[in-house]
Amino acid sequence: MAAKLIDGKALAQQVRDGLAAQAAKVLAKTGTKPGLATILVGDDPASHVYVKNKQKACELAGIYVDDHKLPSSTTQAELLALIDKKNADPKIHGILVQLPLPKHIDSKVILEAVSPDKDADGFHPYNFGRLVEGHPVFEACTPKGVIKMIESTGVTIEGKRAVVLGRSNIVGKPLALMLLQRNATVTICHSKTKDLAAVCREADLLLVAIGKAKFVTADMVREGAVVIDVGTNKTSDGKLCGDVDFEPVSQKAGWISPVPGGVGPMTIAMLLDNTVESARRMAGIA
Ligand SMILES: Nc1nc(=O)c2c([nH]1)NC[C@@H]1CN(c3ccc(C(=O)N[C@@H](CCC(=O)O)C(=O)O)cc3)C=[N+]21
Ligand SMILES: [Mg+2]
Repeated sequence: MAAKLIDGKALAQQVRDGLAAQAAKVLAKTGTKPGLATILVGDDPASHVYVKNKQKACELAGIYVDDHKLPSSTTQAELLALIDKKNADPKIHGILVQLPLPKHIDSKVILEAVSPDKDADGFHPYNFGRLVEGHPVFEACTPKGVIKMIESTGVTIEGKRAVVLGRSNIVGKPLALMLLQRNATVTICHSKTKDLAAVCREADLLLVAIGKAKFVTADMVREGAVVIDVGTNKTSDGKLCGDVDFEPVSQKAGWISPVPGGVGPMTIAMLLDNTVESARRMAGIA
């Protein structure tokens, strides 16, 4: 393989080690740890695994976890009441409402109920708007992790052609804005884009969050490009598979991130990062 590997797992561990030191400072100054409330509604097995992984990472970094598991019969009003309680709780600096929520609950209403000051996922329209105007406060975890992964390569973002595949509110759109903020020339592609392969071939930075297994093939990649794979597809045998056809693309790219072991662990690290940053902000620690 020609490309160098962007090891998200190792990078996430570095980030988490740094956060443990910062969390200790918060504890020393305020007498309380940074705190994350995790709210999980229903019994989706994958969601339970994700939340457990997030909680374990928090505990290892010295972040207090306030765990809430609610039955799928929980009403929207009950969930809103819990969020209000966490918004007002001084021990809590970040609130994670795990998605997806059951069908009878309106996620948009729920995400807007989380105080923008505790929005560790960066999903509240206030925080999204702050990013749009170029003064971000809480930034969404997955795109924030992707930026750190690009930075870890030493490849400069400024002036480069960045192509983002996918325009979701939680990955593609915020990622494009974060790249723009760093003076990349940004193109967002999606299912209606014409000549997609040709647009991708122009990319110095190719960021892929389209949700289709092995969608990006070697002919779509510029020689030496940085390729980051946000995909989390499940193959028929239950294995995790990215949006990038890893083997052939790694012959052509300069840098490439794997799945698993790429963006996923960084998403978790950034949730912790946002929680600790929030605690520092509230404690007035520079
Ligand atoms: N409010 C909310 N915030 C989220 O950030 C959020 C969410 N809801 N709902 C679900 C998605 C998914 N997500 C992942 C995080 C880490 C890995 C991860 O660490 N994956 C590992 C391996 C996992 C495996 O092997 O199955 C990896 O890629 O190496 C994956 C997926 C966060 N999400
Ligand atoms: Mg997140």
